[in-house]
Amino acid sequence: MPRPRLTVLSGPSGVGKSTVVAELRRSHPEVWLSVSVTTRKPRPGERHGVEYFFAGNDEFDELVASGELLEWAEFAGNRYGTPRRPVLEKLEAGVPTLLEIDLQGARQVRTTMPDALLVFLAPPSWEELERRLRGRGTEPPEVIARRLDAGRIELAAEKEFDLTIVNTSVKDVCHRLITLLGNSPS
Ligand SMILES: Nc1ncnc2c1ncn2[C@@H]1O[C@H](COP(=O)(O)OP(=O)(O)OP(=O)(O)O)[C@@H](O)[C@H]1O
Ligand SMILES: Nc1nc2c(ncn2[C@@H]2O[C@H](COP(=O)(O)O)[C@@H](O)[C@H]2O)c(=O)[nH]1
Repeated sequence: MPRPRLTVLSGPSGVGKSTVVAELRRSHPEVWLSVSVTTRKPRPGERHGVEYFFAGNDEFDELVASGELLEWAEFAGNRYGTPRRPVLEKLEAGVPTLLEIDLQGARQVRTTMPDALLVFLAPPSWEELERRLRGRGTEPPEVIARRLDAGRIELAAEKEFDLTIVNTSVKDVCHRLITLLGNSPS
């Protein structure tokens, strides 16, 4: 069986990456979605081991020092990283594999795994991105401002990605991703 390509989904904070990933989990359980480690505190409803592995700073330091992360980055005051071993095991087993990570992480994957497909999720407009991020209601205004600053940088890097999908409809984005991952849409 040919080894499937690793697919990376990135895009500015609030564009809808987690929403797309949650819909994919529901509709396409055959796709494996990497669970990242983060030092961020859980949002209401987030479960350890499902949305993230929540870790303290010391634990995160150890993961970095022992080389257990495929990539990692600091984003808006917290650290996030992809556990290396499960990704390599899933790819080796022929399972379609998706990472949802920020621009800095995508750049690292581009360097270490040049065969990976890098997908940029873009908002229909800047105004809509702001509306989604503020409307989510999970961060205080100063954190939203940091995330929007990072979002400007992420949008300016769109050309580094292999392709862009505009998130107008979550279902359409999932359909497109499933086609890219090599599965039949449902
Ligand atoms: N296609 C869409 N149309 C309208 N609203 C959307 C769409 N996709 C996502 N949203 C909404 O936008 C908000 C932000 O979505 P989400 O949390 O998935 O973004 P994100 O890219 O994962 O953000 P972050 O990087 O900060 O985690 C949520 O309230 C979500 O319901
Ligand atoms: N480089 C990495 N970025 C990651 C990873 N997991 C998530 N993220 C990105 O962080 C921001 C913020 O996420 P949030 O859940 O706090 O809103 C967002 O862009 C995620 O895509 C990771 O393992 N590595």
